[in-house]
Order: sequence, then C-alpha cells, then structure tokens
Amino acid sequence: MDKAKAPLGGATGVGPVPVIETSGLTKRFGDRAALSGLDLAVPGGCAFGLLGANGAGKTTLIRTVLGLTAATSGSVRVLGRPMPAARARVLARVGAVVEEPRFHGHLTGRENLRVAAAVRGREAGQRVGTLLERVGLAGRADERVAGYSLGMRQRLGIARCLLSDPLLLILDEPMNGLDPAGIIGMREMIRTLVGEGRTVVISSHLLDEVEKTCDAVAVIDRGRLIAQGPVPGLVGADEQVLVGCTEAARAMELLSAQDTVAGISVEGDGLLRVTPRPGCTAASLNRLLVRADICVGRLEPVRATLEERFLQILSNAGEEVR
Ligand SMILES: Nc1ncnc2c1ncn2[C@@H]1O[C@H](COP(=O)(O)OP(=O)(O)OP(=O)(O)O)[C@@H](O)[C@H]1O
Repeated sequence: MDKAKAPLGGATGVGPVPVIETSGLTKRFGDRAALSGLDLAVPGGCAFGLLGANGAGKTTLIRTVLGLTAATSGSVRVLGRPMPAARARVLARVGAVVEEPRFHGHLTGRENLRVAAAVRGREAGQRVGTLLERVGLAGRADERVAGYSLGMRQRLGIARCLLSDPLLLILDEPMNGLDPAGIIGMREMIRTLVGEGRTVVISSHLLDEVEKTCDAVAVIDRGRLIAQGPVPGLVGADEQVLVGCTEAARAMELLSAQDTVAGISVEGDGLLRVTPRPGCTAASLNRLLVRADICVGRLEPVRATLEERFLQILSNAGEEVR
C-alpha cells in the first residue's frame, strides 16, 4: 500500500477506529424496511464477511455505506468520516465491486484499466501493468473483455479497485460464478490484500468460503443485524464428539444415562453425535464405552461450522420475531 498517502480521519485501515461504523442505520423502500436500526462496526485490517439469505439487505447495506443510496435514518462513518457528507474524499480510498463488475466489452482488459486510471491520475496509470499481473490476467490483458469469463471479469474488477490503492475494498459476492480453482484464487487474493493492511468486506452466500476467508462476520436477517464478531467466537470451540462403535443402540442407552452427557443423536451413517457437558472429553466417553465392552472404531471431536451456527442464529432470530 502507498504509505505516503495521508490516512483519513485517523482511520488508517488498521487500529481501534472501525473502518465502517453504522448507528441505527435504517433504509426503507416505501413500506418495506430493507435495513432496520443497524449498529455495525467493521474493524480495520481484516477480512469481514456480510452473511445473509437472499433479500436480507446485504447489497442495500453496501450501497448505503458507499453513499450510493441515501439512508432513511441513522448514520454511517467510513474511514472515520461521515457519509455521505465526506463521500468524495472517502471514496478516493475505497474500492468497491457492487454486483457484477461492468466493463467496455469491445476494449481489452488493459484498455479498460487505462480508461479507469485516466480519471485517477498518473500514479494509477503506472499501476496498470503490475495490477494485471497481480490478479493473474497479464497473459490475457490484450484480449477484448467481451470474451472474458465471469471469473476473469471479477479479477479485472478487483484490479480496477486497486488502481486507487484503497484502504478498504468492498466486494459484493466476489465468489459468485467462480469454479473451485477460481474461488481458491479469490480467497488467496483477499488474504494477500488483508496482509498488506487493507480491510476487505465481502458479502457472500458461501458460508464455507466465508469461514475460510474471513476473520469476522456480521449476520443480517430481514434487514436486522442479528450477530457480529470474530469467526472463531461465532463457531465456538470443539462442542461435540462423533462416535463410531459396535452396538450403537446399547452405546446410546449407556451414554444417554450419563450426567456428563447433555445430548446424543444418531447421524445418517450410524455415527453417534454426542454433546458432552463441560469436563467430559472424547477420552472419557471412550473409557465408558470400552468398559462396557463396546468397541470404538471412531472418536472425533467436532465443532459447529459457520453454516451450522448461521442456521442456528437465524432460527433463534425467527423464534424471537414470532
Ligand atoms: N430499489 C429498491 N426498491 C425497492 N425495494 C428494494 C430495492 N432494493 C432492494 N429492495 C428490497 O430490499 C430488501 C433487501 O434487498 P437486498 O438486495 O439489499 O438484499 P441482499 O441481501 O443483497 O439479497 P441478495 O443476496 O439476493 O442479493 C429486499 O426485500 C429487496 O426487495
């Protein structure tokens, strides 16, 4: 990152000042509230995931944060400055790809970047070649964008964002339409950008990818923020133990009778999923079963995935609404 450039309002992208902060953010379209009283804080220098089902309000949140649409009420600060009042100054240090990136199809990738760089000054123009290499498009840079795959357009979109050496990147569904290799490439690129001290906010439906890519997430449901925090805090420590053994029915009866076991269920493949109480470990479950002459073939501590936590958080939120 270009360290010579002055940070905005004390928010350098890393540190205690959140790079995005919303307070009571509400956006209504007629009678429908797309966002309801959102208090969001995105810390600097991390990959941050916005999670939510279709229509939850992710794109509206991104558009409101960027000042592309006006909030009905509440406030937004980006890089320490109020939006949309400081929009021009803030957006000079923010790169965003909202929905599918659009380009001039009849121009090449390199020409598209040159056109975009022309309005950003000489420094931006000098970055074009390096950025094409950086996003893995150097070999195809002189082909017309009309012939690019979606993955190539996504990467060109990120190169365009990087022309202005942004502190903050906001990418709406950056993994959409990518094949497995493209998803891994995108994840690595996001992690590299974070390693340079930038903050990258992504919205995504791909919970597994968000878990692998992001340090922290916010979960949005019907316009409300229902959870936010670091990924390890949300998914939790090892919570359950999968047990594969002979005589599953007898094992289930034995384990269910223990005070140290909070719950037990049978998985589709015959494995027992045991939820132990604090102090009860995989080893103590093993000892119990072996002492009862039950042979244990598999014993695997597991933690809830982000997907399981997401569904649980949504289901709890649904119950609160009812
Ligand atoms: N311009 C608009 N006019 C009216 N309603 C809108 C407008 N934009 C969004 N909405 C509504 O606001 C709600 C949130 O939409 P939004 O596109 O922000 O959700 P999303 O989480 O990004 O969904 P998806 O994952 O499907 O893109 C939806 O009910 C949507 O229909």
